Amino acid sequence: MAQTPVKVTVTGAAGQIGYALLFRIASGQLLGADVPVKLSLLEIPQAVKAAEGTAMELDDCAFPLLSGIEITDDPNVAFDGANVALLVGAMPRKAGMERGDLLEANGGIFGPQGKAINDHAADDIRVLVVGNPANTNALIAQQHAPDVPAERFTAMTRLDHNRAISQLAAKLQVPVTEIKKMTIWGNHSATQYPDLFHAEVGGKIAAELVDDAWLRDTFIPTVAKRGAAIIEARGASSAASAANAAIDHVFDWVNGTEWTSAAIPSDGSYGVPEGLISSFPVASRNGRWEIIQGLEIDAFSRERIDASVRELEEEREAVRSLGLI
Ligand SMILES: NC(=O)C1=CN([C@@H]2O[C@H](COP(=O)(O)OP(=O)(O)OC[C@H]3O[C@@H](n4cnc5c(N)ncnc54)[C@H](O)[C@@H]3O)[C@@H](O)[C@H]2O)C=CC1
Ligand SMILES: O=C([O-])CC(=O)C(=O)O
Repeated sequence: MAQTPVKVTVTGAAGQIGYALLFRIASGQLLGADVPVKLSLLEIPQAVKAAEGTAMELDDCAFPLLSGIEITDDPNVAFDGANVALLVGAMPRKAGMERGDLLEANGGIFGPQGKAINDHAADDIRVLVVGNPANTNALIAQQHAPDVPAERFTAMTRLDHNRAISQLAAKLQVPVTEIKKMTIWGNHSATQYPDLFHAEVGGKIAAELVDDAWLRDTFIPTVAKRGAAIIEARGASSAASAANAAIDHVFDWVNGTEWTSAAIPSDGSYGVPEGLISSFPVASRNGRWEIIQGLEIDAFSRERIDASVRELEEEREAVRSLGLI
């Protein structure tokens, strides 16, 4: 273990996603089986003790790659020298609530954390925001970190991406590995647009293998409302699947991929206003996300992408008027 450990900061470490995430990070699944990690757990004061309990369990695993654990309620300490920041800590949506309701409650968390990242994180910091409303929370954090390249702030739509693959594979009765080029566009919310017009199954366009009614009336709403369905069934929001998607997102960002979905700051591609943190089809090359260019967008897709992007613009306006950015 000659390599310097990578510092990974996890906020909301004592929460349910934190509990599903930390052990996988410590076991090497976030960055690779040969990369030592140092964990920094950020919690609110009331939850520090619970985070200490989780740290005791991490110790008890004797993970060969885990070089240390720090626990704090101070973002300036937690992000000091951080190479990867997973911003999970937020208030989870309760039954009946939409993400817009959470903007104000969560906005106050992500400004100070963005500033602490700006002031203390390592030069190669990569930020993934999981806490909802993830896209706009990422925007708030990014706006408070003017010295960090904007592209380092991302939000998670990988869970939606994985859900879309799973739903399509089940419909067509093919293994998930047969499904390529899945894309989620827009916001991590019920307006998101899972796109089957570019997805491929065994080399064929997915939209041509399913009937229009299923695509429109079953597939899109099932993927877009899956979070709410899990809350309804489990009485709590997705945790292990969310942690899994966070692992997938960061692993691919660092190690490369030819096609996945991630919410990254728009450069104006596909008519998405510059600066909005919106989900796109992306590749990761040399440690950087790149929006996959040149896809034809038909009228059906255009309408849905525009609707989700409009919601992101409204969220941006809302946090502007609340003085959060
Ligand atoms: N983007 C996505 O696909 C998904 C996002 N989520 C979101 O992830 C977030 C976390 O979910 P859970 O772990 O289930 O919630 P949870 O309530 O179990 O845990 C949240 C933790 O964050 C902590 N926390 C609150 N404010 C904090 C702050 N300022 N600094 C540090 N820690 C803080 C709380 O003390 C708590 O331990 C929620 O916003 C949820 O909606 C959940 C599933 C999927
Ligand atoms: O809906 C929620 O609050 C949790 C979430 O983001 C998801 O499961 O996609």
